Amino acid sequence: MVQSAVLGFPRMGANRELKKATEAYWGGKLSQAELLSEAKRLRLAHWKIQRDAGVDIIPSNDFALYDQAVPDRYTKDGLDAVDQYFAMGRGHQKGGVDVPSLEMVKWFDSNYHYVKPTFQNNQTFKLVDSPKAVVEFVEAKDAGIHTRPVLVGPVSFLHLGKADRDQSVDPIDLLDKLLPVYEQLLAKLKVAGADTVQIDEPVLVFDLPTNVKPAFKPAYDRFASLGDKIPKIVFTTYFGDVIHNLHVIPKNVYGIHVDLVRNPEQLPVVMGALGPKTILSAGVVDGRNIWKTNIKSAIEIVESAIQRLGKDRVIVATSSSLLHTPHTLASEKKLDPEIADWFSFASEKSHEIAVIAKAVTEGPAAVRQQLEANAKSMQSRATSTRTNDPHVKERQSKVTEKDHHRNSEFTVRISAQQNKLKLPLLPTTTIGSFPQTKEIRAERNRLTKGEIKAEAYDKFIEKEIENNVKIQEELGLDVFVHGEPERNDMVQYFGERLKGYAFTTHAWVQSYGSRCVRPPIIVGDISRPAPMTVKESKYAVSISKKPMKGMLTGPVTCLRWSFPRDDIHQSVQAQQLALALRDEVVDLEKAGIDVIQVDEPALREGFPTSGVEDSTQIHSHFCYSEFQDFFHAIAALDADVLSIENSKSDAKLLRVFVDSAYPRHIGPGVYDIHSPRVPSEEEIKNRIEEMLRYLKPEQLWIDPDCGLKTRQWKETKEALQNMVNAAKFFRDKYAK
Ligand SMILES: Nc1nc2c(c(=O)[nH]1)N[C@@H](CNc1ccc(C(=O)N[C@@H](CCC(=O)N[C@@H](CCC(=O)N[C@@H](CCC(=O)O)C(=O)O)C(=O)O)C(=O)O)cc1)CN2
Ligand code: MET
Ligand SMILES: [Zn+2]
Repeated sequence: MVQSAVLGFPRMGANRELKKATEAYWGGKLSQAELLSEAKRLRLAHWKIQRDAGVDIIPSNDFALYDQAVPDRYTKDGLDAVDQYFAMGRGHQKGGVDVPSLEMVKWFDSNYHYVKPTFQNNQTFKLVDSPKAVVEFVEAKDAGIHTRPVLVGPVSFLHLGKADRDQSVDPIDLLDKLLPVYEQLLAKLKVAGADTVQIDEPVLVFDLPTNVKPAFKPAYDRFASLGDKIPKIVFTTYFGDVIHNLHVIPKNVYGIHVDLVRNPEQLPVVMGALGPKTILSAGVVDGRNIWKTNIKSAIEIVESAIQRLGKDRVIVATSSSLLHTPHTLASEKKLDPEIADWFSFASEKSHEIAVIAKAVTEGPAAVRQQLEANAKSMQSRATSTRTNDPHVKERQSKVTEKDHHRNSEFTVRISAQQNKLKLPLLPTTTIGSFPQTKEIRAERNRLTKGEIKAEAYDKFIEKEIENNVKIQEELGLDVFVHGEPERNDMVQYFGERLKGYAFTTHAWVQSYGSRCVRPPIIVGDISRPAPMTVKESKYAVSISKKPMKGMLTGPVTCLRWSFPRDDIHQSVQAQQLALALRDEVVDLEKAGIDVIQVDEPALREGFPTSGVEDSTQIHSHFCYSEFQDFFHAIAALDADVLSIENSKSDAKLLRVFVDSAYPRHIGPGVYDIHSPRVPSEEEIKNRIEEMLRYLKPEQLWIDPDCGLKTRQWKETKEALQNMVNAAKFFRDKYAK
């Protein structure tokens, strides 16, 4: 019999119950016991959804209140276990305890962000008394559901972490110290009744450094030597192919999982590299997108594996965890039914793998109805007139090389900009958003529900902008922003204003901690029916004495943080978005906006920004990524000012700018915005001083790591005041 497996399920709940409970706990409105019991209720509900969908292998330990991993540093301050855990993600500044949060970075190329483990030179590891993996396995077992626990593999855990600041350890060298903890944990899981575990080693899809590749063999040899004292291991990879690392895949594990949505071609090669008894877990249902699976094609892929390996050596699985998909399509009452019929969210995908497994086990007749309905949906999407817009195609065909460049070089541009803007040395600015208060969200909710008119909402937004301008004047910032109060989200806001997009009401996906996004869905060719941001920016300019930055989300970020189409290449979609945003840039310039920031936090490859005057200053913002890895792409963007997240990483990373003699301006974030913690003036001065070791004062801008929408006003004002004072301190110093 061919079994079906889900690799991980969304944690938030159909109505973001986990988000609401966590935030209520932080706000002192829910007790810890209530939070934990809500979490438990959600886990159970999610296991049942999968069981009822007919899934054979259901994951446990895929749940987390914030994210996985607890380094030693946070165990010292007398916080209890749960607060300690949250302190790691968001810092803690209360009752005399002051701990900064850890760095947060992108989980592969997804919009999920994980807390990066940090290691000390003399790092030791210890298994906690009641490991979460065991507790949650038993919890499911007690509810009559036998699960397969999920663990981050030892090699990935180390390779995805980093040495703590001022520490020099190469994390992978800690493997020997770490493995005994895994062995103990695996043994405990076995005793608790787990027969199989899913060990995630997604770093196998990377081009690994030469000292990391050889780490897999000793690790998995050690596990193999434990025989049946530990559960059987399914070695799990996803988000790419493993062909370039085939030789390091262990031969002595029970099963190997590969992502056949990203790269179906790797199937024959991977099968050729399996040990003689190894099971293949075939990831054929997309864990990263919302399109209904083409069941017929999926069956063909699985059948080709069965032909070579036999039914007992193949598992039908989701390509990755379903964490990156929304909970259920059933909540979407406002989607056009024609379009809704093309989608499948986590709950529906669970059903899909069960159907595929049944089809290959019992033959297609056993699921004839589902197959027919699926074929009909596929046909409907393929032939729909909604997806194709000849005007967009026509415009794309006319793009030339010239459209990719600014008119003049940076030296010419910056003097034209300086003439106009007259900024001081070390100019201060922010990244765009100011606190999205409860009042703003409630007012927008009223508009959505039709309880207030658009004019009333617009007036409300104008008031918010006025307030933001006033606060920036009081703080003494140099380049202002309007604060983005009108935006529900930096991607969804644009999705809602562009033709070719569909958007949802409940399709939330966790981005980090308690924060969620509703990625809009690209269903057809994209174009801009009307200006999207000009009204608010123009108003902000009209009431402010200082330069005002217009604020746009760049094409690559719009693409990557949406659910993209899978029927045309992503580069075509990115170009459509770029053309739409280019029109917006030109309209902002015409409306008198002298500084325009394009946010590209999801950028990993370059994309053009052009078509503006020399004297218009273009800022580009990046965050959550290891910018040095794609520095050449950032440099190629030719932005006048680059703002990058930097406060949590080593200032040494700024060396790439020195080494490449980077000529333009840079604002490396001077403080972390993910934490309610207020950085002191002293702390910010130290950070600026460190940055000045790598960057020239004429080149340096002073700004926070990212936008301030998730913060409260009180801490925002205090932190920004400290930042402005720190900048002024250095400005005075250089003036002498
Ligand atoms: N798309 C995207 N990706 C990103 C980022 C980002 O900003 N956007 N930032 C980085 C970090 N990730 C983040 C992701 C989300 C949020 C965030 O603040 N999300 C908000 C939701 C934003 C939103 O869509 N808000 C809507 C809906 C708000 C809402 O919950 N409304 C209530 C009702 C409101 C009320 O009456 O109080 C409801 O629908 O139930 C709005 O403002 O209109 C949240 O989780 O709380 C922040 C950072 C990386 N990736
Ligand atoms: C994730 S990048 C965010 C940039 C956006 N302008 C903001 O300030 O929120
Ligand atoms: Zn950012």
